[in-house]
Amino acid sequence: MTDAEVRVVDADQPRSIDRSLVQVAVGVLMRGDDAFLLTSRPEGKAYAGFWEFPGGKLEAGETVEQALRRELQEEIGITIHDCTLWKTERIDYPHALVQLNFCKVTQWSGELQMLESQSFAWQQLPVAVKPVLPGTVPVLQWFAQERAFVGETHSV
Ligand SMILES: Nc1nc2c([nH]c(=O)n2[C@H]2C[C@H](O)[C@@H](COP(=O)(O)OP(=O)(O)OP(=O)(O)O)O2)c(=O)[nH]1
Repeated sequence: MTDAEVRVVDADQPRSIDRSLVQVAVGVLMRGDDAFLLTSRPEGKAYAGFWEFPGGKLEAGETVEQALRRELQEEIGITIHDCTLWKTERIDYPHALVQLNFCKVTQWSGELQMLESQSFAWQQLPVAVKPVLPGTVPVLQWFAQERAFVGETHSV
């Protein structure tokens, strides 16, 4: 899928009136052992209880990196030290039309704290937690592709 394409989720559900594109900064925190951090969506949000990568919507004037730094401080109490844009994806949800800007993060400081009463889980493939948010599922496929490719080059 290219950036311009939009994936429609829950097409049978009514749509919110505002269909302007909402930019979202999403943090793919990677540990040295290749585990990645998933958190559950808090009560009161659309798709509450679904698993996702931590992050949130950009505020006016923010870059993706600035928004991600703020969101991860607010949600999980850490300060990120790097942020590499990895992939983008557009999803048409019933509640909003979003552009997800997935950034890999390998360095941060502070201990994880779930400041919005979420749950968290360090995961490897295949993930053990479910359900995973529809917009987040492709990331697991990108991981699988990336790791299969690394496996190939290592075996040559
Ligand atoms: N953080 C995050 N959001 C995701 C992922 N996958 C995915 O489709 N989304 C969508 C769900 C939401 O429509 C949007 C994020 O918005 P949000 O409502 O969670 O963001 P926020 O924390 O700024 O929310 P708010 O309380 O300020 O309204 O992106 C993901 O892996 N992580």
